[in-house]
Amino acid sequence: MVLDQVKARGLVLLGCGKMGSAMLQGWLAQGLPAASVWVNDPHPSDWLAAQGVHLNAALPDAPAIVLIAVKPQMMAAALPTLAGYGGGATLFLSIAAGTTIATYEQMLGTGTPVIRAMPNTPAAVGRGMTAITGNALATSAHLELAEALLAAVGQVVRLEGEHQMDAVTAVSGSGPAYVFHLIEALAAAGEAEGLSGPLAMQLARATVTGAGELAHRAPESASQLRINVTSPGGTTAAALAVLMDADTGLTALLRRAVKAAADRGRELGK
Ligand SMILES: NC(=O)C1=CN([C@@H]2O[C@H](COP(=O)(O)OP(=O)(O)OC[C@H]3O[C@@H](n4cnc5c(N)ncnc54)[C@H](OP(=O)(O)O)[C@@H]3O)[C@@H](O)[C@H]2O)C=CC1
Ligand SMILES: O=C(O)[C@@H]1CCC=N1
Repeated sequence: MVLDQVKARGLVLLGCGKMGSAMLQGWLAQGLPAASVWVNDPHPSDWLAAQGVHLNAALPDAPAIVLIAVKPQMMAAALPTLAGYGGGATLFLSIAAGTTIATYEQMLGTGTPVIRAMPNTPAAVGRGMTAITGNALATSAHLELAEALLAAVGQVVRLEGEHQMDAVTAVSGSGPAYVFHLIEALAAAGEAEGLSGPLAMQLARATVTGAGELAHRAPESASQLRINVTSPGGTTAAALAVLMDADTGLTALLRRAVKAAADRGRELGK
């Protein structure tokens, strides 16, 4: 099994903040031994320190994977410490938004297999969505290894190429934040209609997570699930007339939000 390579040779995690921790939490829960994981992070969280991984310790000679999970702005400072792994034996798997494969090739050498991945934080509960794409040195065996690792914490899709990565980042990488904000906004609207804050938040959170689970499990399309809630002339139809307005509704708003995120990804890549 491909994951045996990771168990035997090790995984080095560069940066273990919110996203690195979310993925590590998922992998440890799926049975990746803590002894197979080396983490480099200047300020480890209490959670990380309690996991039993090798923390800011001497690194293995040739890990199967180096997972790059620092912020793009920290890349130039952080990556050179692991440049010795460049050249072929180790697969570099980056989850950083924006930073291009060409940048990694420049810093690690063109003989280095590099895969860019865009995961999201639901990986912490095994419900992540990750898209991957590799450079010319990334063989099908490398892609299978990355896919197997990432599939342990959710769904994985392979992209046609790196040109799709900023759009993916803007939809599924950043997307959980939009959904959490939907919970906040729905709760605030409930409060404005007279509910207490805690009750409004309980209703909003359960509604968004329940609807998400239904969308996950039900065979119907999202449109059909929406129609199932909407009685003709009823309350939902009144709300959807606002939300589905062509100029001021959610589609127009999300179009602007997703474009802003994708534009920022392109900027970070420069
Ligand atoms: N958060 C998310 O939902 C997603 C994030 N990503 C990508 O993941 C990456 C990390 O994001 P996120 O987890 O949110 O950010 P965080 O800031 O939470 O995590 C980055 C971690 O890297 C550490 N770090 C800083 N400098 C170094 C260094 N020189 N060597 C090792 N570690 C270092 C930071 O420590 P300190 O805080 O002390 O500086 C921090 O713990 C980004 O590139 C982002 O684009 C991708 C998909 C989703
Ligand atoms: O906000 C960011 O830049 C990162 C990338 C996707 C989610 N978080």
